[in-house]
Amino acid sequence: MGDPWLSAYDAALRVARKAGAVIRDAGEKEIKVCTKSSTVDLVTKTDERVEKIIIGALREQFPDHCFIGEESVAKGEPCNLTDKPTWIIDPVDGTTNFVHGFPFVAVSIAFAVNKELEFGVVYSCLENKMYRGRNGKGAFCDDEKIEVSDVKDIHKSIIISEHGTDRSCEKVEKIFSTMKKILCIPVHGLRGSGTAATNMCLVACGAVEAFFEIGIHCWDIAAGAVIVKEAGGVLLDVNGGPFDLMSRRMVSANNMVIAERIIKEIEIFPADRDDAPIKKITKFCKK
Ligand SMILES: O=P([O-])([O-])O[C@@H]1[C@@H](O)[C@H](O)[C@@H](O)[C@H](O)[C@@H]1O
Ligand SMILES: [Mg+2]
Repeated sequence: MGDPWLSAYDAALRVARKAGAVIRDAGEKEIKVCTKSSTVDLVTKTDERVEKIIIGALREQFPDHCFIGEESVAKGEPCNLTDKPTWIIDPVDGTTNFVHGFPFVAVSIAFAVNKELEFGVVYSCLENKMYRGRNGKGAFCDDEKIEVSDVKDIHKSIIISEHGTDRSCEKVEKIFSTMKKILCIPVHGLRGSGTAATNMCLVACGAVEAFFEIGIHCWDIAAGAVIVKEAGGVLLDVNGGPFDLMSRRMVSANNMVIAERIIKEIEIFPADRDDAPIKKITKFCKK
């Protein structure tokens, strides 16, 4: 049987590093900012250019594979995960950080077959850290094996989350009420890097104990999910059920004790599934 997806994994590492170099270079120049689902859901030419570079390179090597890319979906392409070999790509995770020069921007590339995630690559390109994980083969940051934290006492934990790009009062209320309840457990701290993929790698390397968010997309978390699992962590739905890649919500943690404690505090609000009928997002660019 050999290692059927090794060439795909190697291709993912290569193109992630190349994409990271394009992002770093673009960050040195003037960045034209547009918006998507809200006035704070930013997108730039670099997001679109980097996605084209990644999908172009992978499609050339794997012409019969399927692709789910954040910016392709925003332009109306379907976001359906089938049994076919499928790449799930966020070309620039942390676009707002990229626009502001806040130093956490990641290229996130995952690969699934028969709806099972085979491997994930998260290249934190401003830190020049390559996080990677393959099914059953462990998780790494560059060449160092990484493992989740062994903390079981929630009072000795750091929890990481984000508030997303939906600024409706009802959702903001629930997000901050959840964060307040967690903070007052109390935990050692709350953090947010601005990119879900990076947040999940911080869980995987033991820097924080758990990441949760409602409102993320499959491309933000698919690669990080493999890395967390391979680092010995757990993945769940925010209601304690099984992790569902397309549900736009998740908890990733170092162990079930921490995960279940966090889940108790999460105030759930609805988010359309990624595989719901296509909703083309209208991009708006100020002149
Ligand atoms: O848009 P993007 O920078 O690729 O992805 C980001 C996610 O990584 C983050 O978790 C979320 O809170 C932001 O709203 C945004 O969606
Ligand atoms: Mg993105």
